[in-house]
Amino acid sequence: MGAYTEEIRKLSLRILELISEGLGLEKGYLGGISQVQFMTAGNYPACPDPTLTLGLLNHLDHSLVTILFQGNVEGLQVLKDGKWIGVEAIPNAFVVNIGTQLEIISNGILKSARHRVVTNPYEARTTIANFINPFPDCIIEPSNHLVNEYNPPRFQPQTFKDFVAATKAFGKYTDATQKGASSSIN
Ligand SMILES: O=C(O)CCC(=O)C(=O)O
Ligand SMILES: [Fe+2]
Repeated sequence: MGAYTEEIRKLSLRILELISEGLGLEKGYLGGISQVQFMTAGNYPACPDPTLTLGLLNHLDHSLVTILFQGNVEGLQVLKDGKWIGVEAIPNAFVVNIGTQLEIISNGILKSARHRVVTNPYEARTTIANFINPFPDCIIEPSNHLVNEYNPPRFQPQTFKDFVAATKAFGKYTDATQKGASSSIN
């Protein structure tokens, strides 16, 4: 598990480095605010009638970036043009999700996709999600480099913890989902 955590951290930071460059920012820009690594394991038992329950309510990840290992049982769906679309479970592949903090920093150039998990009638599903987050007190706002008179800031500066508290990604269930271990990257 330690090696997996380390490798996923390196992969996440490399992806953020490339995204920084893609946005025209310094290579280390996003790496500098990638301060906390948070990992969760999801276990979704088979449900004979998937119309009765969801595996996970629809939400936006409030990370910078999320790397999800979803094994080979399908269940993840992403909202596009008002329709839920299944994300194919490709063996040994990761799903990379843009989190809301990256949407804010990029001033909306990058979009965080709303997603949910449906249950599978036949098979249980186990997933591992790795979130790269800022420190709770880090102020997240659109990068100065991406804001000008033609592109005014589309988001107000806010600490990460205030954003999380105000957003309630999982409605009344949010607090229960926030309990867990996280480790500092630097
Ligand atoms: O387990 C999954 O497929 C998705 C998990 C997820 O979206 C999350 O933990 O934020
Ligand atoms: Fe998620």
